[in-house]
Amino acid sequence: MKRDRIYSLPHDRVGSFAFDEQVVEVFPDMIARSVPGYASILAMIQQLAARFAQAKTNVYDLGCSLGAATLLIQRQVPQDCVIHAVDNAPAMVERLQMKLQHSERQTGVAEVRVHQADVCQFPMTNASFVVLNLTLQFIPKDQRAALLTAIADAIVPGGALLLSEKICFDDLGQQSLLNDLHHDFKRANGYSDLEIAQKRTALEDRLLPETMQTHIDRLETAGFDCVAPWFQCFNFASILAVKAESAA
Ligand SMILES: C[S@@+](CC[C@H](N)C(=O)[O-])C[C@H]1O[C@@H](n2cnc3c(N)ncnc32)[C@H](O)[C@@H]1O
Ligand SMILES: O=C(O)C(=O)C[C@]1(C(=O)O)C=C[C@@H](O)C=C1
Repeated sequence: MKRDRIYSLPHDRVGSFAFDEQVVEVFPDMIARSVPGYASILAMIQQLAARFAQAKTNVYDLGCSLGAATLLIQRQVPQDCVIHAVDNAPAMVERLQMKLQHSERQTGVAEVRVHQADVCQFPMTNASFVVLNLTLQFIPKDQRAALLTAIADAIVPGGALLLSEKICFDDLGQQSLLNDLHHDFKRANGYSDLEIAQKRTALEDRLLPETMQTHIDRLETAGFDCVAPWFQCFNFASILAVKAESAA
C-alpha cells in the first residue's frame, strides 16, 4: 500500500481537494490514517449487510471509492442481489474496475456493477441496503435532502441506509476539543503539522460537515422510521436509518 505524502512538502498554493489519480494512488493509506474508526465502520458495514440485504434486491455503495465496503458486502449478501458501486471520480472508478478484473472470478457471490455517475442523479430502486460511507459530506448541502429522500423512497420495507460522516458541533468547546483530538490522531499516524494544515486548507470548501442533529432531522424528514446513531470516534460518526417492515 503506497504511503500518502501528498501534503508533506510545502505547496505554493493549496488547491481544492480532488479525488484524482494522485489521491487514488494512496487512498487506502490516506483514509486509514485520517479517519478515526474507519476500520470499525467497515467491519460493521459487513455485519449490517448480512442483516439488511434481502434476496432479489439491489444494494448500493454510493461514493464507493476503491470498493472497500463493496467487497466486504459482496461476501455477505444473497447471491441474487446486485451490488451497485457508484462514484463520480473517473480515477477511482478506473482503479476499482481494474481491481475487480484482477481479483479471482468468484462463484456463488453477488454481482458487482460499477458505475461512474453522480450519486445525486443515479436512479435507485428495490434497494434493501444502501451505504453512504463518508460521501454525503462532499455533496453540496442544498442537494443532500433530495438525495436522502430518493434513497428512502428506493428502500424496501425492512431495508436500511448506513450513513457515516465527519460531523461538527454547535458547542464551540466540543468543536475545538474533538477537532484537536482528530489532529492528534493524524499526528499519531505519522502526519506532520504541515501535512495536517495543508490538507485542512484543501478540504475547507470541499468537505462540509454538519451536526449530528442536522443529519438525524434530515433522515427522519426523508422518510426513515428509525434513525439510530451507532458509532462516534472524535468528529466522525455513523448512523443507521431503517425503513419499517410494512404492517401485515
Ligand atoms: C471519502 S471517499 C468514500 C470512501 C468509501 N465510501 C469507503 O468506504 O472507502 C468519498 C468518495 O465519494 C465520491 N463522491 C463525492 N461526491 C460524489 C458524487 N456527487 N457522486 C458520486 N461520488 C461522489 C468521491 O469521488 C470519493 O471517492
Ligand atoms: O477530515 C480530514 O482531515 C480527512 O482527511 C477526512 C477525509 C474523509 O473523511 O473523507 C478526507 C479526504 C479523504 O477521503 C480521507 C479522509
